[in-house]
Amino acid sequence: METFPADAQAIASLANRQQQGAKQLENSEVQEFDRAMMRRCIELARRALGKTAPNPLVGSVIVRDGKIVGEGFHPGAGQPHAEVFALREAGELAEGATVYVNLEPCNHYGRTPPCSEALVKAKVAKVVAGMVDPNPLVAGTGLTRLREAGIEVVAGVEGEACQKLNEAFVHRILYRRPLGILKYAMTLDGKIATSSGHSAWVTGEEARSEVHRVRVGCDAVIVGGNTVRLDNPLLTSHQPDRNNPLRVVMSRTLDLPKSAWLWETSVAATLVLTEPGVNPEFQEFLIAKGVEVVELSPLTPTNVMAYLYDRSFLSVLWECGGTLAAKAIAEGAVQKIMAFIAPKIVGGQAAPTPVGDLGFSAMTDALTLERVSWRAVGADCLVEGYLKIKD
Ligand SMILES: Nc1nc(O)c(N)c(N[C@@H]2O[C@H](COP(=O)(O)O)[C@@H](O)[C@H]2O)n1
Ligand SMILES: [Zn+2]
Repeated sequence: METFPADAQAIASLANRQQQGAKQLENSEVQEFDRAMMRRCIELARRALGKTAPNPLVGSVIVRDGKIVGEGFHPGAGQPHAEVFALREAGELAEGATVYVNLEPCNHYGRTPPCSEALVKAKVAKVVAGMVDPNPLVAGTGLTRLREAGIEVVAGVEGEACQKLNEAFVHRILYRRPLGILKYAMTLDGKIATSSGHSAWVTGEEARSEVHRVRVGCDAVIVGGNTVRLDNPLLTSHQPDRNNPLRVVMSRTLDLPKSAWLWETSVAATLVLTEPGVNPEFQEFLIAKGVEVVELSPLTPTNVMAYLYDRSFLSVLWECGGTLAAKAIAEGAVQKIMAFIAPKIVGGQAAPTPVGDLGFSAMTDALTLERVSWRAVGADCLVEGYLKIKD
């Protein structure tokens, strides 16, 4: 079994003391141990980043007498849940053990049978969950079932980190749409390119690598035709063996170059969204290259997000230019902003900015982000925050 780097020392010493049984652990130590185990669940869950849609990211750890006896994570929809993998690894040692899991165990027959029943059958003594499952088919009933079977239940350990891990899953369940994330890179004077359209590169290597990591966790990345014409992007995660999002191009005209990295579908899949009957010849060219083409009427961010919801997606990354970004924001297709800011000034009246016209005239109209955070990424700064969700 793998050892865990993050909390290795703290866990080892607590587990040692627990095993020796010399002294009961203090309450605060138990809580610290529980938190460390939950962070391990999150670490395990992240191994399936970008691969679980429409299911959540879930990891599970089983501890008996202060020792980890089983671990598992959910690899993807249709496959067993994290708890089942952990129970399989623990075998008979699950009896009387504590099960840690970052999401409430399910209590329904979906693609797989209920984990609550598997835990009851395994005679575990305690379940520590990171958060309640917002899925109406579960919604607290998993925890209730366990309590009714005499299993001790604790919920909310590392709750904030667990909510953050599955923010896209929660959004999808609550709003019946994928979580829309708008990512852009701009200079300190708010430009995403020079007046001539040159943009390689606004930010440094570390920020660009961070974007690649963000792509691993997304099910789709969307650009408009202009980005394909100007930047010829690859839009992959650049990480072997990790998820590549579906690369989506929105184009009303299909006035796109025949030579573009996005048409090389052996690297990653590409979907071109257009309107009915547009440029059949170019559609045929794309299909011959292995690109999927779908006609939507009308081709709007709202319809695109509804379509991607129906395809079971959890999260969609908007990496488009300002005009499409403004439309996506105005239509409520964006909930989260990731703005990379480079300490550079490029100037230029005509230099493009990350968000086009939103029709606001007063500063009081401005959209104010909530839950804002920022951190340095190499020489650049990443500001993240959430837009208020329109009902
Ligand atoms: N606790 C827990 N662990 C997992 O590993 C999970 N995948 C889930 N998912 C919950 O169950 C629903 C999916 O069920 P099926 O995979 O179709 O059986 C999902 O919507 C979550 O509510 N939970
Ligand atoms: Zn389950």
